[in-house]
Amino acid sequence: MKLTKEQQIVVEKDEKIVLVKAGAGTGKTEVLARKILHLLEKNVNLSITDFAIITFTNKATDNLKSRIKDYLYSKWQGSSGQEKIRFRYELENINSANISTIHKFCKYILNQAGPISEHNYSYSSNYSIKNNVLDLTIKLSIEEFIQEKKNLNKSIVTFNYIQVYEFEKYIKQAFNQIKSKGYNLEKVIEIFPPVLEDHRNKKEIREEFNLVLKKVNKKYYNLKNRSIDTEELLEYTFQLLKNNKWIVEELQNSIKYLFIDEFQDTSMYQTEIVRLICNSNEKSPNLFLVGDAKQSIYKFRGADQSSYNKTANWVGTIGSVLPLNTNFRSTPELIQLVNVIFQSIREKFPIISFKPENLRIPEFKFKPEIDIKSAYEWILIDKEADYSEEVTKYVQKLIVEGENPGNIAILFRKNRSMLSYAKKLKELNVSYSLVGAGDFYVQKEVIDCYKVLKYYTSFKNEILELEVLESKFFNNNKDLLLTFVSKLDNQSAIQELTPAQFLDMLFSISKINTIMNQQEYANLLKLKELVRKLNKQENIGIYACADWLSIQINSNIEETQATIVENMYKKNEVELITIHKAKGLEFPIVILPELDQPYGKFIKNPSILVDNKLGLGFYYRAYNGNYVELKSSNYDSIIDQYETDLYSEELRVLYVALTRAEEKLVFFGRNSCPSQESCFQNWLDCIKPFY
Ligand SMILES: Nc1ncnc2c1ncn2[C@@H]1O[C@H](COP(=O)(O)OP(=O)(O)OP(=O)(O)O)[C@@H](O)[C@H]1O
Repeated sequence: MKLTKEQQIVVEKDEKIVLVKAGAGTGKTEVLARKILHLLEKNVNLSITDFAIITFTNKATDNLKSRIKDYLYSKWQGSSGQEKIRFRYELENINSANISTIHKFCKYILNQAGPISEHNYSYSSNYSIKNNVLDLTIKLSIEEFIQEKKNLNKSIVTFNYIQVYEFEKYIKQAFNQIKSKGYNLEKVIEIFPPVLEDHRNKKEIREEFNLVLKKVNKKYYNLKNRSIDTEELLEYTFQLLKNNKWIVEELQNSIKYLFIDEFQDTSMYQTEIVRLICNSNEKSPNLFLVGDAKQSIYKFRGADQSSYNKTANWVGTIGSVLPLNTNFRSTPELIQLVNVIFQSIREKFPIISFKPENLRIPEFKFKPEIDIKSAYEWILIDKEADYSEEVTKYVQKLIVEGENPGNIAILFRKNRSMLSYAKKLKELNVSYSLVGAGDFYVQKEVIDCYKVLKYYTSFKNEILELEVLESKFFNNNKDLLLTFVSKLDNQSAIQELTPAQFLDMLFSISKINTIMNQQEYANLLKLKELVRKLNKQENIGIYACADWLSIQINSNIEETQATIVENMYKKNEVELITIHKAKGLEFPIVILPELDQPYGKFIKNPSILVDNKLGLGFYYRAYNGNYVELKSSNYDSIIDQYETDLYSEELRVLYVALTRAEEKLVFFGRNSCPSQESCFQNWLDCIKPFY
């Protein structure tokens, strides 16, 4: 593929700090990959291992790795002598190259730093990541708070209005919001909330909330004891770099270029980490950022537009900000369609800050007449009809008509509904892959493992025995079950058998690898790996493992099935993926289902909101005989801002979804969708269904 002049300028720009600020499908990732190749070509002393390349998701990492691999491969093929040897090394190096998500990059930094004690944290390279410490801290803090009140013979006013579990939930929301935004908890508490509207117990409620929040803050770090959870990894890495110049210097010695894709979803801490490393002194690495503010869709996880804008300004003063304007991904009809949609939204909702400029059609694709109708299809289903049924039938029809399943992606706003589509596709015999959600824990082979664990760890009874016999492991062979049980009984200390060893014995005695298909067996190996990790972190035996697995199975925990090598390269599967995970990817046909779903339903009017200037706002709603509403007076002011942000964020989500398609968009909505509903179907109403 030949780069355009505009892209070539970006690739060849010889400047220490560069930001490529460009729209969807304009080749940001492409120029990033080409820049890497260009640098390697230009400088024989450089290796891919001198680079750190940060992407947003693991899937994007794989995607970028394979682009770079392809280029290195063709370079190797087309060269000879020393150069050929060099590119062969680079091809080998790519697997150990520092290409990863920001979280993995932070772990890399921590590992480089070695064991270190910092205020609030103590870190050693074998730290564990624990995710339930906050829940536990909140529970303990509330228990302590209740006990203290009891000792003083005082009642707790809050609990007259809301239940303890709701209170726990609100405390957690407040704590997470304050932390993820990097606010100072004591300061936020000071201004929170100024008054409670029309409420006689306002003072007590405020004090009780603050007291528990303070307790949580204090206890949290003590309890964590040598563990960092994923959310804090960035904050900690930032602190570490800020307080230890030598770590920054070591990084600067080992990294010559830092590349970051999808920089628009940067968080405050990520920006600060980058700025500490690339502090533009002589030794600091070159920095190459690509981003598109219109595709910033991770606000809920701390993505922060102001950090992105700040960085853009910073780059503007000491480096270069370069644009790319032409969209290479989509057909002219599709590009025009996306432009028409956003033009109409801009006119209809002038208050919304999201105003993407038009995408440009490449010259070589230019046509005098463009009919956008060929780029989309609307399918409006009846009020009672089932989306998963209608969408999967449509997919099947496309395939029967000759479409390759690998060209089709169904993009979801929420991953909750993905599983029902997967089930339907399975029934229709259409192969698919699920990304970012998964039905791992409801696979028969996983449930069968649970049955065997349960049978062995509880009092034996006939029903359990029958269940186990019917499992794939024993296939109604009672002798085999007896052999398994007696082998286990011969183990001198069953309690000491780790869950992974238990599963190993089960797999080997039942010779399950000869019976199961590749995917099923890969799932079993994945389960073994999961329980091994769990055992390492929490030292659980097989009894606790049985309980843990039962919770996973019964509480709809999402986990993707194991990836089998063949699957990784198979391109003939319909892809089921959330819009968020699809960022950076592209598919010929994109289906967007459930467009009438009001997106504000779950996120509108959240119970807790944090604003740096207005403090903590809350809105308790509970029913305990009477309907109770408690609202802090600052809540309405915070929510106004929040709503504008919410709409803009949702529009960016829609923008990402629409710009994933190369040839065609298929919209599924309902013919009964109320016109005042805030949903994608109504945002899209400028392009009418046609028949
Ligand atoms: N000069 C070019 N000529 C032809 N095709 C190109 C050119 N540049 C990029 N492309 C193709 O356009 C598509 C989009 O490129 P890429 O994924 O790099 O865009 P992006 O800006 O990162 O997109 P997004 O931000 O929407 O994820 C890819 O299929 C890429 O191969």
